[in-house]
Amino acid sequence: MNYQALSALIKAKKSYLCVGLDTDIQKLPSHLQHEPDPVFAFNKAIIDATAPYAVAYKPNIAFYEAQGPRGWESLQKTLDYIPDDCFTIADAKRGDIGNTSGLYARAFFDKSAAGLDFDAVTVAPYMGHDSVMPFFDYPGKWVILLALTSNPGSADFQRQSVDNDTQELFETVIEKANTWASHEQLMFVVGATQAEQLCRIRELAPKHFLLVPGVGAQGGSLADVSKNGLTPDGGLLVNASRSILYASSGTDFAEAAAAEARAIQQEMATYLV
Ligand SMILES: O=C(O)c1cc(=O)[nH]c(=O)n1[C@@H]1O[C@H](COP(=O)(O)O)[C@@H](O)[C@H]1O
Repeated sequence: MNYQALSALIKAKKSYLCVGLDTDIQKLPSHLQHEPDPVFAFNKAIIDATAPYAVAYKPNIAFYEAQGPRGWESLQKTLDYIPDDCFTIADAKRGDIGNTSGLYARAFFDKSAAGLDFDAVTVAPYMGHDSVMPFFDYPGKWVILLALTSNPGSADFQRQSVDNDTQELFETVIEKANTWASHEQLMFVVGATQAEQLCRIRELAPKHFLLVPGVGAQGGSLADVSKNGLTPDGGLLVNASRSILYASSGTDFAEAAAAEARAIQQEMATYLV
């Protein structure tokens, strides 16, 4: 899905909600445990329940990898089930020397290789340009580069002063990455817990989409993120995972997820006008 289509989707659905499919087999409602593929059964119900309110889905690959071959199969079925008009993100946080990154890109982008055909993959910038460039070799696909993450440890490196104390490392990451690709193939991750930095980030990346995780379970404010981050084209994908997936642990889990997603979408609609 390209920049214009994503922007149009956000306007049509009045939503920039990304549902994070961080499906933890140990947290599934007990009545699903007898299904042949409990993870897929859960994801299918969550997707059906939340699709009216979401523009994107982001399976976090760790939750699938940890299940071995069974997990990869659940991931494949989940990706195939996500409606075609939704943006899909493999949250894999990859990045390695060039030839290895090339294979990571192939794994998530080339359907004829591993069967997966995501729109985007999350990538760590730490190894520099040659670790990121191979992901841009797939026209129409996106890199979502970690810039300023939501976790407390983001202070350890990302907030360190660099360049004779003129800026912080996450700012250098954004500036440098902007020389590698345009806003039509590159997004940045900015945690919702970092909303006060969004004004500065918008100076460096005025048109880019930002993937913003950290509302819900991590306590970030949707109001603050929206105020500082929205652009005329939308420009935000705000992710919530646990607060939607595990809104109820009973047989009504899908209804509870729908209610949670709907509440977020309705708040988003008020910021989009
Ligand atoms: O890249 C990410 O998606 C990500 C970056 C970040 O800075 N913080 C962050 O929480 N995430 C991911 O976003 C999701 C957040 O989940 P919840 O806190 O349950 O909504 C998880 O899959 C995290 O791995």
